[in-house]
Amino acid sequence: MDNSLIIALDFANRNEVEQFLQPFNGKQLFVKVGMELFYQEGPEIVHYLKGNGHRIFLDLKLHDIPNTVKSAMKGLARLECDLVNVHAAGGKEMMRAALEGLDEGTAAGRMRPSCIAVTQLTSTSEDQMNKEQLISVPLETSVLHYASLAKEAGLDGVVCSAWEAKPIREKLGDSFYTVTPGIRMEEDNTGDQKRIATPEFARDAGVSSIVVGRSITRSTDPVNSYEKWLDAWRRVQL
Ligand SMILES: O=c1ccn([C@@H]2O[C@H](COP(=O)(O)O)[C@@H](O)[C@H]2O)c(=O)[nH]1
Repeated sequence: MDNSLIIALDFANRNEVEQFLQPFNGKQLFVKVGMELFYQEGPEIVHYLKGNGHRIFLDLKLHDIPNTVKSAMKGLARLECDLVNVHAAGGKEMMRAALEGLDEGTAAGRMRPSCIAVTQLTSTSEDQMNKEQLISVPLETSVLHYASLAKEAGLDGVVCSAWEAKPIREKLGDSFYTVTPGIRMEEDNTGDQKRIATPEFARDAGVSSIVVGRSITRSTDPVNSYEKWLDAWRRVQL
């Protein structure tokens, strides 16, 4: 997981994914399959990507009662992804249930997928959180609280913005993953993201992995764009 650049494959169907991947000429990538793609293509898209040697973050952000999440995770474990996730707002009991499901569904002799919790979405601002979720503490406090719950539940890390990664590491240790979307180059469109950061900022903050979607997938030359991103991400790691 550490130091990965994860490409968010936010496409409508497998055909679009194939078109995107074709110019990479078989290069093995770390890709994220989210709701848009999974709800259309189902488990078959995971089999296809795994069959081509890609590592997979299955970003379905489970959030339901513990029993339902446990059963769903048991099924998802059979897809043998590298990383899956839940919403920390579902609570500690739900997160523990997610791990139980993963443990039960993981075949003997295989590693269970890592499981992380979404803290506050990177599209949420502090003002929105205060007014819409009626959480009246600073956003960083809420993120740290959710991260602590996730760690207590036994999860492997969290999804957060790069802005919260350093305090999370300081509080919960370096081995607790911080996977950060909302990463943008200076010249990129922000889109719907609120808590954005550059790859340089993310690296300085010590994030485990960055997630990059539209900046690469909507680029006119995705391979070149990916290389540019990798360079920026790697350069700052030296
Ligand atoms: O808090 C979160 C959790 C997940 N995401 C996902 O990451 C990518 C980001 O895509 P961009 O195009 O680079 O904005 C997307 O798939 C989200 O569903 C997130 O952005 N924030």
